[in-house]
Amino acid sequence: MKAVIFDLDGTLVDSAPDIALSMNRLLADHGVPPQKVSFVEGFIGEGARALVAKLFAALDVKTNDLDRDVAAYIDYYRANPVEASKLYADAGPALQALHGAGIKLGVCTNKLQELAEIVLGHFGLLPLMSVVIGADTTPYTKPDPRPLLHAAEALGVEPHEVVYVGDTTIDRDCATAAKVPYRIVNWGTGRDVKVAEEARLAQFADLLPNTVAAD
Ligand SMILES: O=C(O)COP(=O)(O)O
Ligand SMILES: [Mg+2]
Repeated sequence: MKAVIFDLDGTLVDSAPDIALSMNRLLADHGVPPQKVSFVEGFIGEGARALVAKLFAALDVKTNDLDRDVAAYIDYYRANPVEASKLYADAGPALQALHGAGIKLGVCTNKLQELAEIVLGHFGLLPLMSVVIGADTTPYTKPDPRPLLHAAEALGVEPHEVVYVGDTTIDRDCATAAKVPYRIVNWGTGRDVKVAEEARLAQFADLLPNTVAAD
């Protein structure tokens, strides 16, 4: 394993509280009462447009301008991206250790690149990342394999030399299509994803070379 590429929301950062806050502001604009973080969390992972469209469908919110609603949601989120978000588990020390061990690190997320960089910067992880691929960095978004392949290429490694770490079936399907080995985190929405036991990740430290013989 020469590189680890991470998903962001639900994997490195528990961003659901801030995403729910922004979504609830948008719902308020439509006269809809606020929703619980745990409900909103289930719709995160396919990018802002899918989040708004799927939540509106689930709550039976009618809109005649989805583009405007997506833009409003992004504006709300941009205004408060890290009010209540938290790094998961041992992300800070483990990523520092991976970086120190010469493993290249990157992020491949369906969040807009600019917002991903703001969140990573807030938690001190941005300087560790050699590449950040967001929803708008390439013409494609996960589960299309191309954003992940683009990230590997930017790191100068072959797909099989990477481990992709994510929290949703979208991440699993993206990695499978890209022929990139993957791990699904054992927290947040990751717990609900069906994967083989060896593809589970209990803590980031398990990615460190001396603790992962198989890689
Ligand atoms: O913003 C989203 O919907 C998902 O972002 P992620 O790809 O980092 O999970
Ligand atoms: Mg995610």
